[in-house]
Amino acid sequence: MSTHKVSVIGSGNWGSVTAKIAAQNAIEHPDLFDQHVRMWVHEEQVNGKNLSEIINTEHENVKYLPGIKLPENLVAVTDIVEAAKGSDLLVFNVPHQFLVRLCKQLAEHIDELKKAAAPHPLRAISCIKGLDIKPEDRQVDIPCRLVCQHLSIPCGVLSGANLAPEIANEKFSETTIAYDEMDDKFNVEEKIQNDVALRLWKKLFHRPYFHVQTIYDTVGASLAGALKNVVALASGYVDGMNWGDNAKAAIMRRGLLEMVHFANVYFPDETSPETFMKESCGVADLITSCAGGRNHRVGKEFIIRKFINNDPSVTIEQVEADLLNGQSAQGVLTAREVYELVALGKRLSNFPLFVATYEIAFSNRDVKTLPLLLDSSPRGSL
Ligand SMILES: NC(=O)c1ccc[n+]([C@@H]2O[C@H](COP(=O)([O-])OP(=O)(O)OC[C@H]3O[C@@H](n4cnc5c(N)ncnc54)[C@H](O)[C@@H]3O)[C@@H](O)[C@H]2O)c1
Ligand SMILES: O=P(O)(O)OC[C@H](O)CO
Repeated sequence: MSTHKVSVIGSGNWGSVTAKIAAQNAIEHPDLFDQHVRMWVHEEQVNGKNLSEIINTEHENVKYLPGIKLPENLVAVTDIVEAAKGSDLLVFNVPHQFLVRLCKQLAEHIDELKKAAAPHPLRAISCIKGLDIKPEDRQVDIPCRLVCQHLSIPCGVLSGANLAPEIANEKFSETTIAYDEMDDKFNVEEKIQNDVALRLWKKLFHRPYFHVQTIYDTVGASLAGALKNVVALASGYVDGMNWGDNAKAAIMRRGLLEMVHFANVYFPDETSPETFMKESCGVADLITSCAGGRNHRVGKEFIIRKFINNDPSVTIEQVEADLLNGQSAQGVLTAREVYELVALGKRLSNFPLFVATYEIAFSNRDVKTLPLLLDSSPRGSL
């Protein structure tokens, strides 16, 4: 039986960590996986050198994951088609704003990519926490479905309470893999086939320090991962104001309710509430992100500069750029996208926390009005 070959599309903070995990497991399971894992790098210059060359010679992503040794069987490739060709397992891990363009590049070569993956079918998984929103069409989609649509291949989701720097240092955490190859109700044979694929993904990612649980609910896993980034921004606001832990718990509770409500409104009957309440990709991810992720840091620093240090000119994008050195806090973009979607759909009053988070970041709303906004909305009694 020929082995499975893996390519990770993306080499940011989390992209590099998932590539490290896959490369470690490729070595651990030589019967299952090809020994080389490739990682597509969006090329850039770091101290006068190509980042891809630094990764391939020093085995460290000095820009996006400094201080972490990457396995030597992980190879950086800058041409996306070359990076994917010959692999049957594609791991998409880029900030969501870049996904469609990359899918289109791959779609131009999809027949040769499928041929080169043989004898295995080409499969994908998305580690992306974001949404594809077209407010003017009142449409919202999830990253794994974009991959399915553009490439005509199945695509699942890996998402969990996964702050990349902790996992890079091999500290214990859990994650959720959601995979539903049939994208519909299973008959018994299809279920077996889907579960074979699920087990394969689990083998690729499960580590002693990174425990994988598997589910079928790709929609719930995607929505929870994207929307918790907005709640994490708001929890940063709370810490910026030094309002304390009770206030933060209130934000998390309200946030979770709005996440589930969003799923019910825009993806009716397509998600399970259990995904939000029981899985790592649900409430656990919300908690860790509100405690210490990049979105939380950006939200907190924005509030300190604007309201504590009284700098009315500060923008949240500027804070993101100042703090993250090229990394992306996806909640900044998602807060805007979600706001535009619910505003055009005349649903603002259904999402008071999402709306307040957006208005504080982008519309000059005073952060001190946040409790009042929550209290006075029709959903305030929730
Ligand atoms: N970092 C985390 O802790 C973490 C954990 C779980 C999930 N995620 C999610 O994983 C996804 C990827 O995040 P990340 O942390 O790997 O990335 P990141 O925030 O470190 O983003 C930077 C990456 O974007 C690339 N990039 C910049 N401009 C580009 C362009 N024009 N086209 C293509 N790529 C470009 C950079 O080269 C770099 O690889 C996101 O959806 C994020 O929410 C992140
Ligand atoms: O650092 P953040 O805010 O992008 O969050 C990272 C992960 O999504 C946490 O699970």
